[in-house]
Amino acid sequence: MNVSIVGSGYVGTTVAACLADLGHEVVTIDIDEDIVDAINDGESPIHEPGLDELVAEHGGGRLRASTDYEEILDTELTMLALPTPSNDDGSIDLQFMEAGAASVGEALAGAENAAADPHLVVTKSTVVPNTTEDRLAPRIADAGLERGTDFLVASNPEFQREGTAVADFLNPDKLVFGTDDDRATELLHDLYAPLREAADGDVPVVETGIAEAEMIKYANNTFLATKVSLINDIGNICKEFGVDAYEVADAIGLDDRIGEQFLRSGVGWGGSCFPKDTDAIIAAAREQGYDSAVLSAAVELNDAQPKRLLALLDDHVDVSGKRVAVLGLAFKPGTDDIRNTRAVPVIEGLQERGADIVAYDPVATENMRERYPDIQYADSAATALEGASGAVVVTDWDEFAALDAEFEDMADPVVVDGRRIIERRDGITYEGLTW
Ligand SMILES: NC(=O)C1=CN([C@@H]2O[C@H](COP(=O)(O)OP(=O)(O)OC[C@H]3O[C@@H](n4cnc5c(N)ncnc54)[C@H](O)[C@@H]3O)[C@@H](O)[C@H]2O)C=CC1
Ligand SMILES: O=C(O)[C@H]1O[C@H](OP(=O)(O)OP(=O)(O)OC[C@H]2O[C@@H](n3ccc(=O)[nH]c3=O)[C@H](O)[C@@H]2O)[C@H](O)[C@@H](O)[C@@H]1O
Repeated sequence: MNVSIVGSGYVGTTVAACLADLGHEVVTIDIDEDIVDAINDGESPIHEPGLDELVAEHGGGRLRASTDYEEILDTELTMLALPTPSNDDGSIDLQFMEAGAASVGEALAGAENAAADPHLVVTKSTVVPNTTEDRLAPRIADAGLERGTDFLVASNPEFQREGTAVADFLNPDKLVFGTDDDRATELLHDLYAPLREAADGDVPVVETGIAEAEMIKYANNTFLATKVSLINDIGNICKEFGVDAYEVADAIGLDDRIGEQFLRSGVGWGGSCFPKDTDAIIAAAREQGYDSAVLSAAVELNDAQPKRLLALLDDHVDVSGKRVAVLGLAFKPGTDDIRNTRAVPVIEGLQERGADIVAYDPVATENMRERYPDIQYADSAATALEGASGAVVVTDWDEFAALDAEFEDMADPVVVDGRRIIERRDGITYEGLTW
């Protein structure tokens, strides 16, 4: 199939490279010329395991990039993988989606020979229920197009995680096709047929309505975010009793009804999606007159975890004027993404305390340096720890588990672990956030 993807960021590039690898001809359209050039040169514009290889193999070939929306005319289907950030009040900001939808409409309207089949425009981005229907289809139609004849719309939310995006896309737990038209459903089946054939096991397809598909994405993300907040809540209780929350989590995870995943308690959830999506659906529901008590509590608890981490550090050392190591800046291991990382409230809390911060991350340092140019950055965990009067662990990078003699070089070996990655040992004062 010939496929176009508007927006070549984390999702757009991963989906495009994987679809090209599965045999489709794919073009991504982005306003950022550096991204476009990188892809055409066979270089991945983002850090994501496995993506370099796919872009190197297909970039400039079955995978192309362009700044020109006219490219969609040679394709049967266009996915919108544009940002859906938050407004100041937490509600969803649809400006990028609406601009993209309008550009798609203009390009389709400019076609010299109207295509025999209507072009399918698929919402890949995470949007609140009814966005495709009420906000995007009308923007496409604004160019003088008729829905049903000139174009169709659908929702096909994405469930990949950063750090494992390629593997997740190629072996999803489910595919969700939200449509109101048989032809749209058929095109989505054609698109994913090679993936379902190549996947390790059966990939269930959920055929549903467009708004239901949009809501499934929010239900998925907020359920998982709330699960982590719940285990953090339980973990905080465990800590009060001197009980190891990880032993408790391992045991309850054996109950199939609970499941073993997303039970790692600690400094909380960050990233480009859990925080913004939770805020967006809370705001959207409130606009309809419903206040979600559980989701609001999940956010509140998440905001409190970095404060609890710093309070544990305060119990052992007054960090004012002292060197403090921050280990891990990315919102999770395997990515250089710092969007909504828990490192931000931790760094800001340490700054308020007057600490002399030295931070280290294996891949996210440059991103963080742009945001906080005034703190120090070490090129290894060992250098960050040298002479430090305290260390806080924010990201569970594997390499932190191997730290050992490095703690001996600390001025005051107090380690507060927000991710259960460092073993308790003699010679350091160790505090786990929930254990
Ligand atoms: N990051 C992730 O792992 C996941 C993200 N999502 C959702 O996917 C959507 C996209 O997220 P990301 O890929 O992380 O965003 P991103 O910010 O990494 O990428 C968006 C891209 O769109 C481009 N862009 C902006 N305006 C444009 C326009 N008018 N025309 C063409 N290109 C334009 C930007 O230059 C950027 O490259 C969001 O709704 C997000 O919630 C869903 C699942 C996973
Ligand atoms: O919509 C999205 O963008 C994506 O959001 C999450 O993926 P992602 O944010 O990449 O990463 P996760 O692995 O879900 O982790 C999110 C946060 O929760 C934290 N977390 C996760 C699991 C856990 O047990 N404990 C915990 O604190 C992580 O450290 C991280 O900060 C979802 O897992 C994906 O399914 C979804 O597609």
